[in-house]
Amino acid sequence: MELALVILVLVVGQLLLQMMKWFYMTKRASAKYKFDRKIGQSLWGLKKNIVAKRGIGIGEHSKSPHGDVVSLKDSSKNLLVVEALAKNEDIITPDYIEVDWEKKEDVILPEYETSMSSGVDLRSSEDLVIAVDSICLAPTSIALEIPSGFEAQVRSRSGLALKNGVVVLNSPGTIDADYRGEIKVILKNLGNKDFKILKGDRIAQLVFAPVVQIKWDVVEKLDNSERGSGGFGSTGIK
Ligand SMILES: O=c1ccn([C@H]2C[C@H](O)[C@@H](COP(=O)(O)OP(=O)(O)OP(=O)(O)O)O2)c(=O)[nH]1
Repeated sequence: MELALVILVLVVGQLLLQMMKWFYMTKRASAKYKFDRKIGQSLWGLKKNIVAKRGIGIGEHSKSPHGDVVSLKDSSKNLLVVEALAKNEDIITPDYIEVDWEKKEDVILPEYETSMSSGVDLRSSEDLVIAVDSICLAPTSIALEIPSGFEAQVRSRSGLALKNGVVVLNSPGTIDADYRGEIKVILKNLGNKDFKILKGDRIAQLVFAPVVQIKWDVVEKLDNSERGSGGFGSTGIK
């Protein structure tokens, strides 16, 4: 009888504790909890920036001694992230997405230069010269399989732009998730000297980002807004 009473007290105590936890969860924590349930895997207590902290690179998570890194390669999971973004929910940003890279002899896998870099640097796979005022298509010998729900953006490197006037002409260039061809960089020399590129030089950067596709909703009239049709400097400079 006494034992039953002790067990009952313990069970009720545990129940109360859980309820208190629920009650005091922050908005972010409860979003995190909801997300855990959606993907059917617990992210609770996992540190952010797992990749940077463990010093493992993209696509190398199998090397993680913890084995608890969440893979968002499964497109249904990626869609959940995108869905949550579209609904403006407070979601946990995945620490990384897995991107398949077709291995090629002699090609260096683009890496993040620092632990919090936004982009990986793309290297030219050929020696090239871009004459003043001309455009060139630089090959990288890199082909990727980006998970659905994401894209990659080819952007200029600020150093090349500032010191040499060499920019990515279509920045940000769009690499679609279903593109399997070689990533190429459209460079323009806006400087006043011909620009020499050697094979292996870092010529641009690739930033991965979530994308949301739309569905058109045809209406008679758009809702009014504070801005209305004002744009192109309508709010002035000062
Ligand atoms: O700077 C870039 C831009 C694009 N691409 C590749 C990947 C991308 O998925 C594909 C198509 O790009 P985009 O849609 O910008 O080109 P488009 O001119 O609209 O061509 P397409 O008719 O093939 O879509 O070309 C690059 O390699 N580098």
